[in-house]
Amino acid sequence: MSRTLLDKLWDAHEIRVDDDGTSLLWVDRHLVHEGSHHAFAKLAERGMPVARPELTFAVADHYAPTRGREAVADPAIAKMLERLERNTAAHGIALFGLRDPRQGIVHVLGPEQGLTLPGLLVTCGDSHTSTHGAFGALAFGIGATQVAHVLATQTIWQRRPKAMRIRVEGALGPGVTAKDIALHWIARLGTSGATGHAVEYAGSAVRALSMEGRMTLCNLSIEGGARFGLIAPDDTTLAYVADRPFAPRGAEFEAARADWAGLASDADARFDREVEIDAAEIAPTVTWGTTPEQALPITGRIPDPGALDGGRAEAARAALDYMGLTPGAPLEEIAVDRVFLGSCTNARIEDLRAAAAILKGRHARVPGIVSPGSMLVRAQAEAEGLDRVFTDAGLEWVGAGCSMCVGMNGDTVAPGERCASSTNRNFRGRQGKGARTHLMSPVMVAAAAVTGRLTDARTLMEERA
Ligand SMILES: CC(C)[C@H](C(=O)O)[C@@H](O)C(=O)O
Ligand code: SF4
Repeated sequence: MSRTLLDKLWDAHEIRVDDDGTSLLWVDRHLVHEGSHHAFAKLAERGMPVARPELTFAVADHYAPTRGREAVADPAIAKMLERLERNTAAHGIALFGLRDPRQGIVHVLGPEQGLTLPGLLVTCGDSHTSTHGAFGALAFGIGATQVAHVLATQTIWQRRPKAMRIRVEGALGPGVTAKDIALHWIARLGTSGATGHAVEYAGSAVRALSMEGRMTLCNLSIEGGARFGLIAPDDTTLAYVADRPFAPRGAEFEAARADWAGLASDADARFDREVEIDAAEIAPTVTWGTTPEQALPITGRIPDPGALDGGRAEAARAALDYMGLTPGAPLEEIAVDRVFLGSCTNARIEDLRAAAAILKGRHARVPGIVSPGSMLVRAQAEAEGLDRVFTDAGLEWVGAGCSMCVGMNGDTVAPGERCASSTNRNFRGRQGKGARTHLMSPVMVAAAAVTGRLTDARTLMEERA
C-alpha cells in the first residue's frame, strides 16, 4: 500500500498501538532546555534514572542572557541555568551551556550539530520542535509530563496525526521568503487550519528553499495548528547534514544516505487534506494583529473589522485596540519603535545575510538588537563581517538565545512599544507586557529598521539595484 512520508516515519518508530489507537514511539533524540526542570523533578520524586542519557541533549536558550554572560546578574535567571547544569550533570546528559561556544537556540543548535537527521524521531518540550521536520525527521513538541516520560523510557505515547500536504508551486518573487510562505498559508487557513494534521510541504518552491528556509517554514507549522511539519530529504538536505559533528561519516553516511532515499511520500500516497499555493501570489507579509493569522501583504491596509464575519470581526477589533491601529491605514505607514532580528524562526546565517544586505551602508532609524540563533552562527556572521554591518547601522549585536522572542531572559519590548520582529508569535504581551509585535521576515525587519516604519523591502532592494 502506498504511504506518505508521515506513515513511513511513524511505522519505523512504532513499538505498539494501544486499544484507543495511541502509539508508543521510540525517540531517537530528546532535546531539553531550561523548562525541563519540572520533568527532572518528577524523576527525582520517584528516584528514577534517565533511560538513555546518551540520546538526550540539553541546551540553555530560553533564559540565556544575551549580554554579560560571564556573571549572570539576575538571580532568578542564574537559578534556572544552574538547575539545568545540575540536572544534566546528575544524569550524565551532554549540555550545550551558556559558555559553550556551540550554545544556541535548541532548534538552531540541533540541526547545526547534526543531532537532527532525516528519519529520526526528535522530541523536545517546546512547541517549535516542528522545525526539525525540515530534515524529514518526525519532530514534535511535548508537554512537561511527556518530557518526564521520555526521560524515563526514551519512548512517547502519541496519536497518529492526519496527513496534510501544502504544495507551493512556482518561484518566489524577489524579497519573498520562507517566512512569507508560512504567514501566507496561516493567514489563509487560520491558526487552527492544520490542527490534528502533520503538514508535509512540497512543490517546486519548497524544493528550491535552502535548509534555513525549510526550517523557517516547518518552525511555523505549529502557528497554523500543526504539531508536525515535514519536508522530504533531498540533495539540499544531504549537503547540509554531511560533516556535521554528530552526523554519521564515511561508510555509515553512505548507508544512511541509502536509507534516507526512501524517505518520501509515494507518488500515489493519499493525504487527508491537500492545499495548493501559487508562489508567485505570495508577497512580503506582515502581521497586523495578535495572532499569526492576522497577516496581510505589506502593500495592504489594516482591515475594517466591520467587513469581516462575526468571530473574526470581534477578534480583529480586540487586536486593533491592543495594537493601537486604525482600520484602513496603509500597513506601510505604521511607525515602529524598535526591531528584533532573532529567534529559532529566523536567526540562522542566511537570515542574517539577507538582513545585512538591506542594512549595508544604511542607518537604522530605530533601535534594535540582532541575536544570532547560535554562537556558531554568531562566529560565522563575524567572519563574514555581518556584525559590522549591523553595528554600523546602529543596531546592537548580542549573544545567542531566545532573547526578545519571548523575553524570558529580560530582553523585552517596553509597554506600548511597537516592534518589527523576525519571530513567530505576536500574542499579547509576548515580547513584554503591553508590547506590540509585528511578525515578518528578516529582510522586512531590516527594511523597517531603515525607515522606522513597516516597509516593503522590495523598494529598498530596487534602490540598490
Ligand atoms: C517556553 C517554551 C516551552 C515555549 C514553547 O513551547 O514554544 C516557547 O519556546 C515559545 O516559543 O512559546
Ligand atoms: S526562539 Fe522563541 S519560539 Fe523559538 S524556542 Fe525560543 S522562545 Fe520559543
